[in-house]
Amino acid sequence: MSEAAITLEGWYCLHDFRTMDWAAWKTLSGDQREYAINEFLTFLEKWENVEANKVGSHALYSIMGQKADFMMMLLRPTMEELNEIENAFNKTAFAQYTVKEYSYVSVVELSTYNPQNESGEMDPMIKARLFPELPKWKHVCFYPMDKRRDGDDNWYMLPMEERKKMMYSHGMIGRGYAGKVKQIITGSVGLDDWEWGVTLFSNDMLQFKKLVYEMRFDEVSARYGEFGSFYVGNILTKEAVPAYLQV
Ligand code: VOV
Repeated sequence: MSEAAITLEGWYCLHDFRTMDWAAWKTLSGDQREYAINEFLTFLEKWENVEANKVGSHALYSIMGQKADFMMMLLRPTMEELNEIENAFNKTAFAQYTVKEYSYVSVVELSTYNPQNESGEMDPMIKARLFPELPKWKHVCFYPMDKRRDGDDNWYMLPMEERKKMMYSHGMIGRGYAGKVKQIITGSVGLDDWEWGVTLFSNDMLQFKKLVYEMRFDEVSARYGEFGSFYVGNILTKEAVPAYLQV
């Protein structure tokens, strides 16, 4: 049997993708729309307080194309908190005018094939990566992925040493994008339909294309990567929400 890699887990994560039901939204009176918008803004304010107190983080992005209109990404210490937020949001008047398109449940994960800190204790850098404040960068790119388990190409049957080498090469490519792309890897084995959620942030949309393309040639992605649907979008700040919802 090959040896499982040790993983470190941080905050739980919910990616919630919604489409606006614009036709229904347009039937509301101006006052009703204002009420619903304020309800949503109150949620965002609450989330900002949580983030300021460093007990969670969130990101709101407007999504391109027909897969969804916006994505809320939430990080919290427990699954119960995420569930509470989800339920509370679904009960708002605003949520009545959204359609649930897709969601993803996972937990922030660090694999330790090539530990950067040999001492094994939780240094501040590791803590910051397990409990991250999500960047407020201009663009987001989310997709779920698996490592292949198919005949001779079975990641889970490879000896630890081989996986370690491949993950080192992966990390080196990623490091070439330092400052340009920030990645949050969330693990979802046993939690959702794919094994990982990949969430990338950048101020330059093209960097997603360049990074993902470069990684396609790297063995761990070329041979073992299987990918779900890609969702890309632009940051939607709290201040921009009223204009976004203007009809
Ligand atoms: C900014 C880009 C960037 C950087 C710096 C980066 C670095 C790193 C490091 C250092 C490590 C840990 C390796 C180890 O030695 O432990 C990882 C781990 C991981 N990654 Fe990554 N990754 C990036 C980016 C990045 C991308 C774009 C993808 C998607 C792959 C693609 O082809 O589309 C990805 C996936 C993953 C996954 C699924 C894991 C966990 C794999 C497992 O089996 O556990 N990742 N990643």
